[in-house]
Amino acid sequence: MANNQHDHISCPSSSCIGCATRCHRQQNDPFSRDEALAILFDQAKFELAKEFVPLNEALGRVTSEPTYAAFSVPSADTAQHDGIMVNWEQAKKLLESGSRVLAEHEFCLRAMGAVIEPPFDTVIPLEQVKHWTDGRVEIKALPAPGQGIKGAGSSIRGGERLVPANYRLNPAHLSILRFAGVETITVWKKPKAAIIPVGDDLVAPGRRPGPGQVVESDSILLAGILQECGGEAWTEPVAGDGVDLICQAILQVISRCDVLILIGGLGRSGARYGDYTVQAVEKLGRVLVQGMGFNPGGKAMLLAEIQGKCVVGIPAPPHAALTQAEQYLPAIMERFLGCPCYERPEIKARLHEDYQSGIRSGRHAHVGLRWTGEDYEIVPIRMGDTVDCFVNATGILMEEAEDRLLKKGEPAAVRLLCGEKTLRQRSQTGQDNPTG
Ligand SMILES: Nc1nc2c(c(=O)[nH]1)N[C@H]1C(S)=C(S)[C@@H](COP(=O)(O)OP(=O)(O)OC[C@H]3O[C@@H](n4cnc5c(N)ncnc54)[C@H](O)[C@@H]3O)O[C@H]1N2
Ligand code: MOO
Repeated sequence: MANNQHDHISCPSSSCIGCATRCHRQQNDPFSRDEALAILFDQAKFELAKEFVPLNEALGRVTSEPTYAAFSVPSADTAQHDGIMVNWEQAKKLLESGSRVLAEHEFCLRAMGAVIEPPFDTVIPLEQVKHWTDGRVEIKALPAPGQGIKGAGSSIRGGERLVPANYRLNPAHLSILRFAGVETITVWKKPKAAIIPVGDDLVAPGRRPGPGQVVESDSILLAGILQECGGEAWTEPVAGDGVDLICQAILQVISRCDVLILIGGLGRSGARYGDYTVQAVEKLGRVLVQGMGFNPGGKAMLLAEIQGKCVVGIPAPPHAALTQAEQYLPAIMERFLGCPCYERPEIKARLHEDYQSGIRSGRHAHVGLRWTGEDYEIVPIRMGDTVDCFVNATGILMEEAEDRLLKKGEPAAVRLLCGEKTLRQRSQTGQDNPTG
């Protein structure tokens, strides 16, 4: 659990806990991502209702309770393969008498899945049987008694647990559920995430921005990440710069969502420089932490609570939004849904050249990875709001240490943004190093 009893030095806000903006701890020793999240998880509500969904609509949903088989499969003893059913004792006697030939009434020919018919109790696979033209069969070998039979309930027992609680349903899960008679399943309702972009400088998608304006493009990124994690996300109209305007926008939606995402207006210089989001949040709820982790954007990141709802302030410059959203939004969705939602494996790769980590709190840098034939090499790319960062990057260099020079050839942790197939393909086409 994070230490939220840190020293407040001339902190003017009586409501805040982490108090990033102003207090000593956050100025000099920012909370790590995990400390910040621990405070949020402790202070906001992360509860979801349950709902029933038909299996056909359940892909990607997360189970809220274990599911049990409605019946046994198979429901009776059946043949495990195509072959002939025989009575083992009878067949054994025949072999002992020196014959290998069964008359038509001493066996029956059945396909895999056929119900075993007494007195037959063993199935000899087709491969061990020679058919005579007069209808009789010759058996090459006799298996052990009871062989070739799939016992009732041997695949699934009626009442057996199929999928546990807090599993994200994949196609294999859906198939076994259907196989065992489950057609409706109880899942967590999707966490509802409302997104409010903040800023007078934002123009609507599809329009060409004038000087000092940009197209509002962060919300489609955040909504996408939230949806990939199993949430339901939508974007509210842009809130103008002003405490009351932001408060109004928040109050419009806070009762309808589980998570509120605010984009921008988080600058540390506050209202004097046109940033009002923190003030608006303080007016309606509590700032829990601001300014944590690593850059880009760490200084501005905000975690708060309004009416018990989890509120996240994401820094607005697109590359900062990209980095911080990846760090915080999946973790929050995972907290709601109780299962991993967004898995990005980490590997060790070697640096292609010297690299300077971020000053003060480390940096998570988008990078390319090049396959050398033996291992992956980290290739720097153009950072910031660039095509390299948003399209060509295949990994994120997770450098937490402050102000450190990483030497060429040194191994470093990289979080992969794609799978091995994509990595190899891009290495071949050289797309991993578009600037080089
Ligand atoms: N004096 C200082 N100023 C700033 C500092 C600092 O340390 N000292 N840090 C800078 C950094 S770094 C960041 S990150 C930003 C965080 O600011 P905000 O989150 O408050 O971002 P805004 O001021 O609202 O907007 C910044 C910029 O981002 C673009 N933008 C805004 N909204 C969107 C959107 N929805 N979609 C796409 N792009 C968006 C827009 O170009 C804004 O100009 O603080 C810095 N300042
Ligand atoms: O956080 Mo800013 O976008 O560090 O560079």
